[in-house]
Amino acid sequence: MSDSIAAPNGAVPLDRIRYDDRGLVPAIVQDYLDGTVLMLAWMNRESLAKTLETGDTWFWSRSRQEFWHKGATSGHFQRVKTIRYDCDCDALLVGVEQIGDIACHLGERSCFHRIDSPQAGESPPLPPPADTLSELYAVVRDRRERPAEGSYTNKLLAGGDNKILKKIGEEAAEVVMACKDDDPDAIASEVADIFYHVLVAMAYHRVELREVYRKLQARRR
Ligand SMILES: N=c1c2ncn([C@@H]3O[C@H](COP(=O)(O)OP(=O)(O)OP(=O)(O)O)[C@@H](O)[C@H]3O)c2ncn1[C@@H]1O[C@H](COP(=O)(O)O)[C@@H](O)[C@H]1O
Repeated sequence: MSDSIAAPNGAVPLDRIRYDDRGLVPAIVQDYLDGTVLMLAWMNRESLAKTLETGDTWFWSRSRQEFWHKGATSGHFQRVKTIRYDCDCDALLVGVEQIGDIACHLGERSCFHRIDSPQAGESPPLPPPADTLSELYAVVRDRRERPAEGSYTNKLLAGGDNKILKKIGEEAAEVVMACKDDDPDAIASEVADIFYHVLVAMAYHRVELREVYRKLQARRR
């Protein structure tokens, strides 16, 4: 459970945060659109205050013992969208918009490497985003770029709009029927089908899923 750090009356509960004996609190930085975990860094009370004041991320560098304004040297700033603290107030979750689409320590979109794969230790250029839909979209886009033997996605893409849109129509009707039947499991299954087919249509027309997320975020009230 986490709470937003900016209280409704504008008062910021900086003193509610539990800093450790070095005066630091860990801040996990996430892409605000798809939840990709970008980095873990540390803030102290002052850097958190600067972050809240400026809307950019400010950390405390443990190695240099000084403030670290993310992006100040590279131009790849992180614009803060939300800051949350967890229920025991000793960790921060910072949702950011990446300026320049590069935001981690080393200049990748996200610098987390898998340790559970044969390529462990190697640097994947674009680690999969955190949410299932984004991950699936990455696979669909990859099929478009590098067609795979026996791929259903490639069959759809090869058929173009005629094939893809026909499937979307069919799947939409199946969602309707599942809802009419009030069958939660069937609804989930049919919605999964339509999500997938819509992603194929988007890949075919080269629309980024992040742009859909951006529209949804812009409508948040
Ligand atoms: N999520 C899906 C997914 N959801 C649904 N489908 C396919 O969509 C079709 C659903 O349509 P229907 O229920 O009408 O079944 P159908 O009658 O066989 O369909 P038709 O081929 O006759 O049109 C089925 O063939 C499903 O297998 C999917 N196919 C693929 N994926 C994902 O896409 C990724 C890439 O798949 P490939 O391109 O096949 O490698 C996979 O790893 C999956 O994660």
